[in-house]
Amino acid sequence: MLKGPLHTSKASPSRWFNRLYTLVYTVAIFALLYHHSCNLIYSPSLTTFFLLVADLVLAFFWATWQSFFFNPVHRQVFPENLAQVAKESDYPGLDVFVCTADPFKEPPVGVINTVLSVLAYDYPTDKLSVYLSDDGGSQLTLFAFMEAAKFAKHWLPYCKKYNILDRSPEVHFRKDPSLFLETNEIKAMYENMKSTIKDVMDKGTIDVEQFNDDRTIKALTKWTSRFTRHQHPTVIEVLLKRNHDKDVSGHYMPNLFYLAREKNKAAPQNFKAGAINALLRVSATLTNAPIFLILDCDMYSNDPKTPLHFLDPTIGSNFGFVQFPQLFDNINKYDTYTTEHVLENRICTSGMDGLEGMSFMGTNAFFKREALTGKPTKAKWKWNEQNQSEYDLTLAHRVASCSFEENTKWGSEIGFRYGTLVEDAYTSFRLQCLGWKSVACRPDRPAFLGNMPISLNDFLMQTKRWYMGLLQVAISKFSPITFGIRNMNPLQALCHAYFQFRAFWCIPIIIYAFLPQLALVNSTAIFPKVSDPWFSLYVFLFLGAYGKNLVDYVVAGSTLKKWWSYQRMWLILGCSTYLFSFFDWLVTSLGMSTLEFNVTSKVSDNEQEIRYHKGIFSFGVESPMFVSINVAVIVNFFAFFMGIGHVLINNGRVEELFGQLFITGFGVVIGWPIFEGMVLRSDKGKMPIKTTLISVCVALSIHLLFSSAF
Ligand SMILES: O=c1ccn([C@@H]2O[C@H](COP(=O)(O)OP(=O)(O)O[C@H]3O[C@H](CO)[C@@H](O)[C@H](O)[C@H]3O)[C@@H](O)[C@H]2O)c(=O)[nH]1
Ligand SMILES: [Mn+2]
Repeated sequence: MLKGPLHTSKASPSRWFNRLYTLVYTVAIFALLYHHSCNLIYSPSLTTFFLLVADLVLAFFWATWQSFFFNPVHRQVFPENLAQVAKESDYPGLDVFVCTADPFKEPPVGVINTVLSVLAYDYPTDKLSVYLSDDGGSQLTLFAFMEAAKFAKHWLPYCKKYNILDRSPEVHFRKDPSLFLETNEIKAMYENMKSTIKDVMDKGTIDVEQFNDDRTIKALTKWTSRFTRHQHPTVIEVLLKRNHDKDVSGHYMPNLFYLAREKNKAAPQNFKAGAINALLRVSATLTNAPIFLILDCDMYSNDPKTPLHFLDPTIGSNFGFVQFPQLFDNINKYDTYTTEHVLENRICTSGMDGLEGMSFMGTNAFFKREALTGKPTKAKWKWNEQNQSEYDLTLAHRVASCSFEENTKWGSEIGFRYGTLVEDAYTSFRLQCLGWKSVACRPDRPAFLGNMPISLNDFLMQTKRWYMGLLQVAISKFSPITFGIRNMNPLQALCHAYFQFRAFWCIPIIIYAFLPQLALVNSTAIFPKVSDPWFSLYVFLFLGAYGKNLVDYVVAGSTLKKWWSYQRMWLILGCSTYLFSFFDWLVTSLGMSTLEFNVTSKVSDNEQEIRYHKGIFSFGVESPMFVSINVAVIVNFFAFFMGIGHVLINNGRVEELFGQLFITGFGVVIGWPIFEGMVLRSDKGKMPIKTTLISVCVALSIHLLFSSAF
């Protein structure tokens, strides 16, 4: 008999306030659209047309955003009550999939920390297997993991003996310099492993002759002269075998497998989705656990008891996965680039959880294997798990080959779905359309922590990939507003639409970043006068939107400083990422470019870190995305001073031009760090001179071009 529940979920009382707000604001939006339509009919011009288009797109995003507020839920989990319903021996098998793709962008020591943190889970070792997928097909990564497997034999018993919470060694040694009797000894081993790996990384190759054990030599000599990153046979290595390999205290270790799936230039690789599907099949031949966890190599487990959060045997049979939030331990107090994703992690999560379920965020989620391989059926904890002592790797090699997926449903109806750069959001969307449900779980102690880029360019490149990938889904036969609305809760489909169409945000942002400014330079008024009643509608809409957003930010537990960064980055992304992801989508759809997954770099230099922690932007490299941001900033600065000039010379016009002066002034304040980067800074992270000069030329041309337009 259950004494306490395993989990509870409560609808948030704030939903009533939100529904009322939505109602009032909707009326105001319709009034504005009516105002624009009248203007377009009675005084048609390109300006009135663009203002209508901008506000229509904003209204679309506002409407889809409201679906997150319809029924947010607060969920709590009580794993301490699990012992009342299940013994450890009843726990299901758990396969953990960690992906890496490039040893130079994703240094193996970081990946080792990810893997060790889950290998050391407080979970029966005979039920736990960790699989590393190496899409970089790198001998260096395999070598690093051979070293890691040796270190794990010391690390696991140490963690368990002292019940250590931080099971990523890097984090543990950073926080607790010398806590226990063995700490210094284990730390020395860790440092030693790091320096062995660093030596090999610096050299870039491995001299196989230096080894004398057959197993290592056999594994490493698979890298022949014909073996390249894009063309190589499958490599599978059993680095640790459960019920066979023991740690230094004599306890059995979990499984640790290395997999580099076959690569062939002629066969599509499908990026991470392809890697996970290969892992799904390989693991099915070896361990076939009913539950698997996906973890990116830039995350680590922050709580060894996390798997227990998934184990509610009473949960519905159509329950597909549980998503833990993506939280990061390297965010500064300003959240300069808004990499913390406060709203996505709080508002969107509880909002979608209260509808039909969370989106998958690419990492930190436990899935039921069945969700990827079949339709919702009766829940079963017991699965046809494989628990053999000898692994037959022949079948595993066969299912990891390039040709295996030919003429199968992998990528279309089975496994992670192909055809987009955001396999995560897309696959969970398709699963939800099939009837699978999911929940968001947010324990007080974060289950996982990770790293986000700390240079603007890295973040822009990353988000460009996301929004391009999302657009691929938005404009496809599986679009949430056509297919989604028919196959899932329509509000849930709107939540997906909010994300998937996000590239279109560039339309209103670019219109508002240029149109009022260029009109102001030419002294043309485009908004109602201050004394006009329509002006108060603008004031209400502006304050209502920004004010509500601020409330949401604060309710999500964030700060005013971070909210301000969010406002800045929203506009910066509008002039860069959103626009460029749209172009990327266009050229790829027209067949002029092939799809590419640009792996985010997980390496940063010291100076960059110092700048980031002071809240200073890092530009540093040349990028066309910087040009478009700079141009918007230059246009706003120039227009603001021209506007002030017009008002001073011609006093009476301040009423007419106030709206434009305000928006342009807002642009100046928001754009200040960019202006600083272009003009006032001399450090290595400043805007490259060439980028600034190109931007000035483009801004000048725009001014010349539009000087006669008004
Ligand atoms: O061909 C590839 C490309 C990437 N990866 C792995 O995928 C993960 C995510 O790549 P990363 O460069 O870190 O991308 P992010 O933008 O940080 O990732 C977010 O966005 C991706 C979709 O664009 C999702 O796959 C991720 O889970 C999500 O965290 C990493 O572990 C990579 O090693 C592969 O295994 N194979
Ligand atoms: Mn990442």
